[in-house]
Amino acid sequence: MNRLPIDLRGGTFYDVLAFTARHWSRQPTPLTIIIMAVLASTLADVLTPLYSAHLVDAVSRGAAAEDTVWDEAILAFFVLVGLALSAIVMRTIAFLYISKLTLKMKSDVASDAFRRVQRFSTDWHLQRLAGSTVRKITRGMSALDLLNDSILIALFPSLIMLVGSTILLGLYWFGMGLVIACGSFVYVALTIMLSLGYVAPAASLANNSDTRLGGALADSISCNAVVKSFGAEVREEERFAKILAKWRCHTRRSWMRGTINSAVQGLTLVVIRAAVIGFALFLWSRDQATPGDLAFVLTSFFVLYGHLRDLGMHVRNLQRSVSDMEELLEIEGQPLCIADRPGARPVRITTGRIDFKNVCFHYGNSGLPLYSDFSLSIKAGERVGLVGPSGSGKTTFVKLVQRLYDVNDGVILIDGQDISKVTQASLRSQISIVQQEPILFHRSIAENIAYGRPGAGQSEIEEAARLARAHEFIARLPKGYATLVGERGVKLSGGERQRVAIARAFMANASILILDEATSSLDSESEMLIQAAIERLMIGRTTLVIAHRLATVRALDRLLVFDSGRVIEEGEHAALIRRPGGIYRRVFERQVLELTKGLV
Ligand SMILES: Nc1ncnc2c1ncn2[C@@H]1O[C@H](COP(=O)(O)OP(=O)(O)OP(=O)(O)O)[C@@H](O)[C@H]1O
Repeated sequence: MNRLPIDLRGGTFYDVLAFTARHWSRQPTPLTIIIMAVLASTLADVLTPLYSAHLVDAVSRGAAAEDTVWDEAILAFFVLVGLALSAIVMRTIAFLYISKLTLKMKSDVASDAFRRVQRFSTDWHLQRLAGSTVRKITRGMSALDLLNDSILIALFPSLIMLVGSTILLGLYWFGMGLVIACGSFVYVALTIMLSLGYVAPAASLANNSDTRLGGALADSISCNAVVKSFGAEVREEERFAKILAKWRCHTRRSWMRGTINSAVQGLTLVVIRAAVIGFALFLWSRDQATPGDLAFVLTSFFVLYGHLRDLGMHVRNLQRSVSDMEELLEIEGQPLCIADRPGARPVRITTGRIDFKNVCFHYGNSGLPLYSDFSLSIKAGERVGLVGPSGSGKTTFVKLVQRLYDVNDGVILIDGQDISKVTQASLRSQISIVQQEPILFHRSIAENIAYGRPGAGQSEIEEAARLARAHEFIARLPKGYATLVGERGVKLSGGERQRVAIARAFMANASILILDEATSSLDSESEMLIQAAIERLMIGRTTLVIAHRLATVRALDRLLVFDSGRVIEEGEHAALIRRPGGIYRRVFERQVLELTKGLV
């Protein structure tokens, strides 16, 4: 991948800072307290050299010089102790409040990102690895610590110190103030240029590799069953080693640039240091400076020097945290693709009539339309079977009903309401779907079933499980309904997963029911048992059943035979099998033949 151009990096930097400022503005009180406390503690640091100079001047005049010398020395002593104490108290207050600010920001950022990721379109999720997305969010969250500390506790006081000390020095000795101001300016400009233009692009590349590494790890680990079944562990390790090598190369380059950056900063500081000490000695040699003056200048400079040295580190930390947050911000900035329109209202599905009117649709990355000027009506409560060859558009049809994709033209109505104008959550919560490969949460079986109706009691859950013929196998599990099902439900067999998903659909009690090869993983005996339950579930609901096995759909009210995004035959099973030369008839005859061959 190419390096990002510098102007884009600048944009990213600005975007991250704007994002951070937006989050700060949500917490004005802690932010004000932090700023005030940091200002006060920095002021104490700025004033310290001034009172050190008073002390040195008083001491160098000798104890017996005047009566006031001792009082001046004592006063300077107490002021110095007081300044040190107040700096510690103020810094502690700043730390306490920055913890509060950062923790709240972290939880806000995590919940905003989660909220957004959940609402991204199906396509968005299909194009990304879950592991990479998780890595982007967690890395961004961790970076917030460093970002807040770098700006509020480190850079902000350092800059005040820099400006304050330079002004104070300038007032004391104009020439010295000028030398330090020029030196500091060159140092800060160099630090920012190197960090943004030299280190940041490499860090960004290293982060991309890190995200890819996370995605690759999650992909291989989640497909471990496939890896095992092909005995492909070594192959996967080799693949991972290649990704690791790239990650190592990019990360090494990023670290190298960081090291070179800090060496250049260190050298610049040595030059400034030599100039300041040399200039002070020059003034002293010409009797233009007292020991107190020298003490003031050198103490001021060394405090400033510490801040300048740290400034380099803080800018590097800031750049690192900005790079780490870059990908999190991408999540913020990406469009949802399928979004609720402003003012969208919940859909009210009462009868479940579905109308496709002149629908045109193609998947984003495919130029060829799948549906062109497609019109179809499904009556309220009708039970419709969707059949046809693989890739003919059956699953896409039900995805469009759920508005997982927006149509390119035309309109889809449910009970007369345009589904593109209603809220997505209200639409999908009134459509139950059981998929061929149902996905379950790694939660208890009871929680998975109750997902269709939050707050359902144990008796309702068991009732749904009984209807779906799942109760028997659940009761046999050591922990029964409290059994955890493993990631995506992997600890259950395909048939068991389908029965839990059917129970979940029973619970949802939605007006529209979609069964996408919902019983394909069941043995014929279980399918027969469940079929009765499913038939009960269909009563009073508009039902769309996708099936390759025609036995599953033959009893339905109407069958739609799909081919390349068109309905080429439709009617009842009995009528379709009588149609001479019909596709449905041909498929039916082939399936009957296969069945009889199996019996022989
Ligand atoms: N997310 C996607 N992006 C691009 N093309 C897709 C996407 N999903 C499906 N397609 C394509 O759209 C066409 C219709 O797919 P669809 O899943 O609707 O077929 P289907 O009839 O349900 O097939 P099957 O019976 O095998 O499940 C296919 O050519 C498929 O490759």
